[in-house]
Amino acid sequence: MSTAHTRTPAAEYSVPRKIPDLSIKKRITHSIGTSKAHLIPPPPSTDIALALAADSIRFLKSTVSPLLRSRGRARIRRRRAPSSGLIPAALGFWCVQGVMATKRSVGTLGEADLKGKKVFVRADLNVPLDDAQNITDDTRIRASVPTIKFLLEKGAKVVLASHLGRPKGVTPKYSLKPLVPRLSELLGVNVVMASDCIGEEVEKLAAALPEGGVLLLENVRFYKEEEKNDPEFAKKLASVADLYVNDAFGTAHRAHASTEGVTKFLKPAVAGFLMQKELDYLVGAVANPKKPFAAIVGGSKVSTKIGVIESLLAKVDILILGGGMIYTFYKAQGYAVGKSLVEEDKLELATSLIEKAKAKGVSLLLPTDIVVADKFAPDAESKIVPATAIPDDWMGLDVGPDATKTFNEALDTTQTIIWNGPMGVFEFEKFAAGTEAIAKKLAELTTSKGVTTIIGGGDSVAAVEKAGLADKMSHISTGGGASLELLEGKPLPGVLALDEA
Ligand SMILES: Nc1ncnc2c1ncn2[C@@H]1O[C@H](COP(=O)(O)OP(=O)(O)O)[C@@H](O)[C@H]1O
Ligand SMILES: O=C(OP(=O)(O)O)[C@H](O)COP(=O)(O)O
Repeated sequence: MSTAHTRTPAAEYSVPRKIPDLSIKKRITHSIGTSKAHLIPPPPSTDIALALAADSIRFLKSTVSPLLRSRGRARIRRRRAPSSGLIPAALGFWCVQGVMATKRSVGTLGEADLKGKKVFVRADLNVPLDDAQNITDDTRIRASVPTIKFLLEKGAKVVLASHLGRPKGVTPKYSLKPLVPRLSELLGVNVVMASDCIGEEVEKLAAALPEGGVLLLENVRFYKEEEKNDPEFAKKLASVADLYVNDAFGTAHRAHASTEGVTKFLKPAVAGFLMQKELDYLVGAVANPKKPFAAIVGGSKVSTKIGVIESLLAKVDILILGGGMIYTFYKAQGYAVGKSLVEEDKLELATSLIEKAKAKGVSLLLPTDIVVADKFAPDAESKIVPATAIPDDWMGLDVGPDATKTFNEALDTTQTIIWNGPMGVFEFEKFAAGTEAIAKKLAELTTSKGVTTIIGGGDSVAAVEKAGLADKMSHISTGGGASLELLEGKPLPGVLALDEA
């Protein structure tokens, strides 16, 4: 940790001092990247962050609020920012910084607040599982431990909630049950599992919790009301607890019942240590990135992430696209994409993004060659083809070697890199090369050239862990979409809803 770093180092506040198991503490702080904080430019001091926040709030109070009240939204667009020359993106970012600087932390709660109290903790335990329900990367579970242990040591009873995957209704393969043994091991307590997240059984189990006990609720997304942020559902979730801690940074960009709705029913509602640590690092690192700044975006959540690209174009010098993201761009350019993943309703957006990148002088790099497969399976037939010649009935599952070479050359010129979304279906050995190559390149640039590298997202982190390179990166973030939205300057609803400090 740099001595020039004026704020409380994340590692100091994120790990309660009395944790007896130092090996766990070391793994967690290491895995979520604080050990490499010296590699980033020192983030603005708290004073500056607060000054920026105050500036933003003054601007909002003096300009936006009266306009909203008296003139309507259309007029706001025409109103210019005050003479400080704020541009919307910067204003957004400053507001985000302001919000982050003022939220209350779980660390402000003492034994008097917590002993004997039931605390509803929302974590992001959305970990990858294989077909046999084994956890293939436990980063998110390890990252949730400091907050839970802190609460248990203060005599609280923890009611732990999370989602897993994107189930439509009750779906056994998305049950949180497979997480119980690892959670119990890391926490050093026998975690009790409920078969639902609301209802009578949950009420009984919560009432029977001893001080220092943990009850894990079943996947909150088994109810469609969760994603709809239904107030009645939020009320039911909240009914078994006395106060709320949100430590789910990876889900903080979702305004769902368990991330946002419950804050209306539980007070205090505070940020957990992981949430704080992620915001602290990411806000600091991307507020003032060393240039050239590159973003690498891949993965399969195309509709979530394609929208972020427009904002990224205002911030980055190089934008590398890979994973399932690219086929929508190829199709938009008139190329055949076979059976590859395509978001038909984003074709126009893809075309306009290519135009905007050109207009802004951003290097938007799409792979020149692709590894295609005859089916979506580990033992599929595969071959390398030019991106412009994907055969019918084949699907693109990785970027090719020529693309990797071009990406590496571009990355060699950078000082800051943010990566979210694997380059291919890295879970299948045959289609892992593109992702592994990026992981290796980022590790090399971090260690040999001091480039700041930020890896975000459940699967991206799993890929970097699988390659054994996580501890070489500047920061491993538990949120992919969340870190991209933060970079956009969007306030995260899960953070906004929390109490002021
Ligand atoms: N070409 C592709 N076609 C389909 N899926 C892909 C492709 N490339 C990558 N993926 C998948 O994307 C998933 C990760 O996507 P995403 O959730 O967006 O990333 P993250 O969890 O890092 O945010 C991985 O499971 C990977 O197999
Ligand atoms: O895995 C997650 O996001 P990520 O893939 O962007 O890291 C979070 O758990 C949020 O999941 P969601 O994108 O289904 O809301």
